Amino acid sequence: MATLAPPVAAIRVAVRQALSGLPGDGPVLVACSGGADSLALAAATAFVAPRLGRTAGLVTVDHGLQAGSAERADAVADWAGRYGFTPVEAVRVEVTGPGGPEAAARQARYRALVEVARRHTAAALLTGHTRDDQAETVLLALARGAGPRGLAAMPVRRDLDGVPLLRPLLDVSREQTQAACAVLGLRPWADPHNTDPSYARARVRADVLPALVRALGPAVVDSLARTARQLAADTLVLDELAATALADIRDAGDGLSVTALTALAPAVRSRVLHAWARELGAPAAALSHRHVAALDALVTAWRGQGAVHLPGGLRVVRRDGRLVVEDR
Ligand SMILES: Nc1ncnc2c1ncn2[C@@H]1O[C@H](COP(=O)(O)OP(=O)(O)OP(=O)(O)O)[C@@H](O)[C@H]1O
Repeated sequence: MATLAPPVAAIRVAVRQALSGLPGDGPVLVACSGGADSLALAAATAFVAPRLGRTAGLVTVDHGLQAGSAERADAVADWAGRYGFTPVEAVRVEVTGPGGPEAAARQARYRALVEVARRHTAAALLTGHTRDDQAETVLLALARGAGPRGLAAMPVRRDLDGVPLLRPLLDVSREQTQAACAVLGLRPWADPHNTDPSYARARVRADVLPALVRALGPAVVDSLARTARQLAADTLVLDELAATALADIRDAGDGLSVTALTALAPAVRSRVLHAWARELGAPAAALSHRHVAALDALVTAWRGQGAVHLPGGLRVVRRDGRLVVEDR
């Protein structure tokens, strides 16, 4: 038997680990742009899934943002059909909405991926995010002053509107995915967005991370990813403490008791206030640390100030020793 090139083997091992013990008997669906990361992921999934008694499907999204994007999607779908994936889908999405084209494209893409995954009752959706993507995400989070939740970056597994989203390659480097594609004779598509300096992530990828590697050595990429793992573990504990505290405080009547909130550690209290605002209907994307800080000031720096305005048209006031939502 031919010896497996190490990158190919490493990626297969990572995919096998992610898929082992996955509940449900639907297909696993690879989200594939045609780039090296998701192409290497797709090839490994096509190999591993049948050995675990599963079918591997593939979905590629055409954002319609670049000339030739439809042809790229068709080429990926053609390749997937020949490679034995089933089902195979190329989905065209309309990219509109707030937050700039990058955020709007991501939103439209995930909506489409979830829709396809549900339609095929997929056991999971797989993306090709690598350790380098994770390190870039940590640097971007640091640069915008994120807290532990932001620095925890991307989880290996999360729920995406009821569909399990898996990222099997978070411990695999981009160099390995590129090497695997070369060994397997796959020709990845080079996304022009990845080198477009108008995107912050592209600048981090092209300039910031390579500069850190030159200055501090190649281990820095793994170190940044390790920071994310450690903060993910800590964030989980803090979130659980906050969920318990919120449930206790909520049980004690309408709104939240200022006395009970004051007794909490600041790191737990800010999470309680964030979770409460979400429960009230404030959209997550619009809820910022400034809103949470303003709610916190109603608790800890009360000088008779007026209402705190939250996204979603909510007004929170402090009345009779409680934080309550004021009727509009
Ligand atoms: N157009 C797309 N269609 C389907 N899945 C996509 C598409 N774009 C991105 N993805 C999924 O999201 C992951 C992350 O994409 P992103 O463009 O942020 O990173 P990347 O490192 O350039 O990945 P790749 O090399 O696979 O393009 C991809 O690996 C892929 O699984």
